[in-house]
Amino acid sequence: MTSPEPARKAADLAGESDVYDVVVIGGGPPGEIVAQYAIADSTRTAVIVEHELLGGECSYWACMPSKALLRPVELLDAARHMPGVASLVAGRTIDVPAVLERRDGFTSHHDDKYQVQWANDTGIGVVRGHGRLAGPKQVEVTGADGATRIITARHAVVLATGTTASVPDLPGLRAALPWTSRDVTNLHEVPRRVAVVGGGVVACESASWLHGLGVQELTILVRGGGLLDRNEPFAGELVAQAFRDAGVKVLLHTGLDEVRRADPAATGEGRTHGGEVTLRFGDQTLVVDELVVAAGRTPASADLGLDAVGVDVGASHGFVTTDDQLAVRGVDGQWLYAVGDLTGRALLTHMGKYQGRICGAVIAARAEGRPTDGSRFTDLADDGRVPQVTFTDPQVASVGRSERQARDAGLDVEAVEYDMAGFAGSSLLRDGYVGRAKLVIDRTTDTLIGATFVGAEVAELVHAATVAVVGGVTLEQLWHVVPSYPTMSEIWLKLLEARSAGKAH
Ligand SMILES: Cc1cc2nc3c(=O)[nH]c(=O)nc-3n(C[C@H](O)[C@H](O)[C@H](O)COP(=O)(O)OP(=O)(O)OC[C@H]3O[C@@H](n4cnc5c(N)ncnc54)[C@H](O)[C@@H]3O)c2cc1C
Ligand SMILES: NC(=O)c1ccc[n+]([C@@H]2O[C@H](COP(=O)([O-])OP(=O)(O)OC[C@H]3O[C@@H](n4cnc5c(N)ncnc54)[C@H](O)[C@@H]3O)[C@@H](O)[C@H]2O)c1
Repeated sequence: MTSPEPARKAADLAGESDVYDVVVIGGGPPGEIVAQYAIADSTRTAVIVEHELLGGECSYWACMPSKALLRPVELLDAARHMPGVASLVAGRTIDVPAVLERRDGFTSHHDDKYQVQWANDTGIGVVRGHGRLAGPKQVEVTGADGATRIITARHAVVLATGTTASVPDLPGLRAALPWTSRDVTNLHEVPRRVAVVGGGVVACESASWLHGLGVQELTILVRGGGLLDRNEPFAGELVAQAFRDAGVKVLLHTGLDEVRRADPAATGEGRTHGGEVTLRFGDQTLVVDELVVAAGRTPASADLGLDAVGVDVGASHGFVTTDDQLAVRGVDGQWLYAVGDLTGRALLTHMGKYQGRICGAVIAARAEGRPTDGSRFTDLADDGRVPQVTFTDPQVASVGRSERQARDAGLDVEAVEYDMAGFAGSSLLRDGYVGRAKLVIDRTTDTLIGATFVGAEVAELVHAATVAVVGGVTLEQLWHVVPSYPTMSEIWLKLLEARSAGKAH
């Protein structure tokens, strides 16, 4: 893509115009990308309506701060497993203020001026306020002062409002003002005793940094039978074992019944929200200094004016469903689109940005009367080709379908597993390496349809697997994809050899 046309009016960039070619509600990464792609190489205008910070949850309360908190924890753990280095860090703990300061650098201290600068430099205007649909191609914006105005879209309105943390309606829970993902990513103090509710990605990642930053008594309460249960079962088992080895309690099949906090206090984001919290589950009680709720996400569709354009999201639990060109289902005229978490397709920044690229290209093509039948105009990856890395220790990196998902989809599959500790690349990385890998193979095409790697520093392995899954690479071809020695990629050869030796099931 070449540089966008710079000839937009100052009023467009300042968000003051009443008519734009494209209006995006919600300025997270997918919203930014869709605006960029929709106007690229043209004189079209776009505006993003954002009621909080341009850059969205990912930049300030999710991906960026969480990964900034996890990296030092991972580094210290790696040092502890390396003779000659371990003695240097023995008995030492993380420098929490330094880690939090670096984290705050990654969230730009919650100042979005560089994001706004990027938007303007890209030719995109920014309007501060709450956006909602007022009718076809009409967006009503309510500013912080309560004043409203209508912005009209010539071509398209894109909904990109994301999600917020869900806090289940359990007795006493909401009244206790528990921490959500916003607090735990932006913590300013490290409570001594913490309970984390949930067994998904946010729960596992946040438990990792809470433990690393010095929480002394940490308990994870999991309603289901395992951690990270959308992955291969061994992923959650290895992560749970690592937590237990580190002294973190992982309580499975443990649903929270009641929460009590005598003095909840709205002390601010990332500060302990009052005194002790008592949790009751079954016949047990647990007293902690703070409670983190990581129980999934609620789509931000409740106050979006969807009824004004006849969209009912009741059946999709509030998610706005789209076709594979990201046009909202049930709306005529090809003017309303949705991207990112709000669609419920895959709640991941990279997938939302991918949807943004496709949706922006579709809007641009339709605005110019070009056909939209090429593959660049269709979301193919969300259908069983989604990569994800969970940055726990061990990390979990996966793409495509798990064996269970593939079998449930009626595919004729075989699967092969191998111990990640069993070759030079991983054992050189750290002493006592623990991990496991698995390939899921479609027997009818002899192609890879899923891969999972669990272990330290496996994150970068998943892109090769993604290329193989998306490219339909056969297992026969993989024999000629030679991994360098001694690297983590040797796991590919080990898996192929295990399959040849008849160890697939
Ligand atoms: C703790 C945590 C860690 C995560 N880590 C990762 C990770 O490492 N990698 C990864 O890929 N994903 C990660 N995710 C998921 C990732 O944050 C989301 O997939 C991503 O933020 C989705 O982008 P979005 O733009 O769809 O939504 P959001 O980022 O939620 O952005 C939506 C934007 O819309 C605005 N908005 C909402 N309603 C309105 C309205 N009516 N009017 C105006 N503005 C509105 C909001 O203020 C917000 O800025 C993480 C999530 C969490 C909670
Ligand atoms: N590294 C990453 O890519 C990354 C990191 C964090 C979050 N994310 C994304 O953000 C999304 C949200 O993550 P999440 O962990 O909040 O959601 P999740 O859906 O992954 O996990 C939610 C957990 O909460 C539990 N739960 C739900 N309701 C409950 C209740 N009433 N009581 C007790 N437990 C309950 C569920 O059983 C599950 O274990 C995920 O889809 C994930 O993809 C990605």
